Amino acid sequence: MISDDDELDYLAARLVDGKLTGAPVEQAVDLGRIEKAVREILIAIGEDPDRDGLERTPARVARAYAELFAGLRVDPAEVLKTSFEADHEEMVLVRDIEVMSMCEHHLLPFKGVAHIGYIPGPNGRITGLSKLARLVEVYARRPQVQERLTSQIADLLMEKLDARGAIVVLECEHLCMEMRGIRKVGARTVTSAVRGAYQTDAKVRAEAMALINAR
Ligand SMILES: Nc1nc2c(ncn2[C@@H]2O[C@H](COP(=O)(O)OP(=O)(O)OP(=O)(O)O)[C@@H](O)[C@H]2O)c(=O)[nH]1
Ligand SMILES: [Zn+2]
Repeated sequence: MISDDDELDYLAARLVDGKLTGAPVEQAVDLGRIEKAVREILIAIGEDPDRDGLERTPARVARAYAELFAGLRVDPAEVLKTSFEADHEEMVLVRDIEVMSMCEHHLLPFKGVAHIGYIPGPNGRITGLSKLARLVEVYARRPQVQERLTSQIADLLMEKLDARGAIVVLECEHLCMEMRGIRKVGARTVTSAVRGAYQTDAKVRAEAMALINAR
């Protein structure tokens, strides 16, 4: 059994500069329980969990899940705590931020890119560019559906930065559609969340979409 809390703390710390506010690690991820469950799965599929190659697999999977779901232990608001006053009231847009998450229906990965834009409000704040990517990490490292991942990012930007608008577009491929079920390799799911000025002003939205699509 693994009880290496230090390593888990380290994983979570990588998400938000060591500022942890989520549930205590031992409550959030029960490594021993995952190990037992994975051993059961191996038996259920007709494997021998004690054979050489599989002996340490339950422990490996437990560690992997702890990392894949580390976002559950992190408060996303922490990511945007460091923000700056700025005169800039124009759009800020970061394109092609890597997204890797786990679909909550099958616990299979989906991956792709996120494009995130916002417009600081008159009394609003700007944030460090890297924080947009960290926000993706925190929300993606949880059991997710792409739609919720998209809107959670947009909502938090509006709330914490007092933004005049936020736009989030995700383009992802879901392994649950590729490896199993319908088996359509390469189908990309595009989701968007528009808030504030991006919702009310077609010109602002068009400008963002042009920036997102410019290659
Ligand atoms: N809306 C949404 N659906 C998703 C996402 N990830 C996976 N899915 C879908 O979730 C659905 C679950 O459907 P169910 O019919 O309950 O499960 P299933 O029998 O495994 O579905 P199939 O994949 O069609 O075989 C599937 O259509 C998946 O393609 C996501 O991020 N957003
Ligand atoms: Zn799925």
